[in-house]
Amino acid sequence: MSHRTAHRSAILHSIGDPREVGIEASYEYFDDGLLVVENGKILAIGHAETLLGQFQDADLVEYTDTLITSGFIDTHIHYPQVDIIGAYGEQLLEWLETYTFPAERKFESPQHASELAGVFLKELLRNGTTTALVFGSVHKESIDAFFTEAEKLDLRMIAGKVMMDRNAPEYLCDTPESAYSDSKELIERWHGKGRLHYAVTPRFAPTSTPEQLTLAGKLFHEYPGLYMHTHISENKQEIEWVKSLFPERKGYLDVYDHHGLIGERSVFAHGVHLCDEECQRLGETGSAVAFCPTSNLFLGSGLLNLDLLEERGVRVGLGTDVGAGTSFSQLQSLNEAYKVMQLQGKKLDPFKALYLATLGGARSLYLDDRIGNLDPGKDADFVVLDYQATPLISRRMAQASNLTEKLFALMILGDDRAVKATYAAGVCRHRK
Ligand SMILES: O=c1[nH]c(=O)c2nc[nH]c2[nH]1
Ligand SMILES: [Zn+2]
Repeated sequence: MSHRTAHRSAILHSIGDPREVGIEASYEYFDDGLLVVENGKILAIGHAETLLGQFQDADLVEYTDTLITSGFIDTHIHYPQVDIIGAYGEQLLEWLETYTFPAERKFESPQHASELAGVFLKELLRNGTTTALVFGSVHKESIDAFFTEAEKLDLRMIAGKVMMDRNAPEYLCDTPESAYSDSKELIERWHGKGRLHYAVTPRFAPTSTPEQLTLAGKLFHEYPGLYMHTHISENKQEIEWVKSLFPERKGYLDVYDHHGLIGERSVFAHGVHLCDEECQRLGETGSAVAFCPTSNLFLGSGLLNLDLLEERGVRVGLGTDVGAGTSFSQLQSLNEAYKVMQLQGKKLDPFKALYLATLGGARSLYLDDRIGNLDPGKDADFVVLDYQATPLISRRMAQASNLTEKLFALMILGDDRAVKATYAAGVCRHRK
């Protein structure tokens, strides 16, 4: 007989976008809930009172003063940048030259890549993140190391080797042909293996020649289910640079559009300075934007116009963008996202925030049939959050009179300390 586990706790998950269905219909909550897991998938979710009798054969795990929700989804992060998190003083282009490229150079060593892949995945899990869309370095070995570690943990992960053939130090440059053939080799080896997916990953328009972008676009359409992952319109100097490098194109997005790099499963990090027409184009093509608040504030890039993107039908997920981002914790991303909205005279409702960190991310990645909430049949990727994580959180919870207040306080005060346990495919991969 197959093995069943039942997790008893308060349970909350996102079931719709508050923008489309309203706040109340956007979530499901069980004050004393039960989550039943079998063979790495969710078998049932509901009130403990109703389900306990039905699943008497299951091993029961009981939590108190906790909230179970689905694993967080990080739609934009760089694994080679773990060691430069919190690097002082620069905005995007100088930050890349001063800190980022030297850090990525170290990934020419497979041992270093392997060590950092392990550290990185452990840090994601410590923070309750179970799926991420991940930049490697230019070295194909960086992605072999990453997927090797992710496979051991049976995680749903998406990653790709960086393509860059100009405007970067020579030691980090590939060529259009080698980028194409190395990426293809990685796709053949890893894409669709277990829960792993490949993303064609041109770094950003300035570091690829038109020849490289053409081959990236060709590759993107050669295999079903591939992703395209890049950066766009993060910084004003960067945007001017793109205009000067591609004077024949209408704007930044048009560079990618022209080379066949937009559409379903294309994810663009940042998008802080996109114009209305570009948002429209992203929306009509089914592309997604990764909202990276900690990074956008840390590098002084700007404030994302979330409403404009969503009004134009763009899918939006939440990204930490470590190492420009300052935390692996999606709770901390939401803390900063709330402030980004405040600075624009807008509010980020806690249930909308939960949506962005979970189901919204899954929709951005076209994986909402498998992850993003706790519906039966989906992967059993979930997190147990601790209402007593710190003395201050504990005090704040005692004052909170309803779920909305508790959820909001967790987002503002919580981080890795608030993650009591993280489960991937039903297996506990982190416990505090
Ligand atoms: O935040 C960022 N991090 C990067 O590594 C990068 N490369 C291009 N543009 C970028 N933005
Ligand atoms: Zn980035």
